[in-house]
Amino acid sequence: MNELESAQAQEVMESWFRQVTTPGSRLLSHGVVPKIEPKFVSCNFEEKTVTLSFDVLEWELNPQNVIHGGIIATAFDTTLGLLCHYFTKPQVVITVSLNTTYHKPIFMGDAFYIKAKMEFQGGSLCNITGDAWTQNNSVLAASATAVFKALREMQHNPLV
Ligand SMILES: CCCCCCCCCCCCCC(=O)SCCNC(=O)CCNC(=O)[C@H](O)C(C)(C)COP(=O)(O)OP(=O)(O)OC[C@H]1O[C@@H](n2cnc3c(N)ncnc32)[C@H](O)[C@@H]1OP(=O)(O)O
Repeated sequence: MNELESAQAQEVMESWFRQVTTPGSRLLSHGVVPKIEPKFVSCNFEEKTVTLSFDVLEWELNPQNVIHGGIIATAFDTTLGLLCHYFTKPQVVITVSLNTTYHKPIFMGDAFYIKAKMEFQGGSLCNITGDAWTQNNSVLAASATAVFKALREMQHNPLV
């Protein structure tokens, strides 16, 4: 890929992520994803990465008043799954496995950033990793590794 093609691919990728994360988009129209309010931050076509941000919302707290681990897992699933979807669309993407490790608590009033990276894209399986950083990028709060499968059939996917 030459420099011009690379710049164009970057522009297309950014435009797609901005569009799917705009309020009212199909991704954000129903179900769990809009409730955690993903926001597009940046992406890099060459590196196959994307970063989304999430505010900690009151309903997401656990009884100790830190964000529930299941919410962080959902944010990882969404960010890593979306990146996978970008490189495999129009196929349906489903999560085969998602392993999350929690390093530090994230508190109400914080925002966290998830950077996902496509580590390997095979014929139907994708290995994607992610890190969650708190607001000022100073604290690594959680990490995840996931395997996604791009299904051949498209009829199950209302999103494409
Ligand atoms: C605007 C655009 C935005 C786009 C956004 C994308 C955002 C993503 C961000 C969010 C990411 C969140 C992502 C999530 O939350 S995905 C939800 C959590 N994951 C699952 O439910 C996976 C369950 N496991 C399996 O289905 C099987 O073990 C797999 C498929 C892994 C391997 O098993 P095998 O190797 O045998 O598969 P095959 O290639 O023959 O495939 C057939 C199988 O596939 C299935 N299966 C089929 N359809 C769906 C479906 N819709 N949703 C879920 N499963 C579906 C169905 O079982 C079927 O089997 P059968 O019933 O025929 O026997």
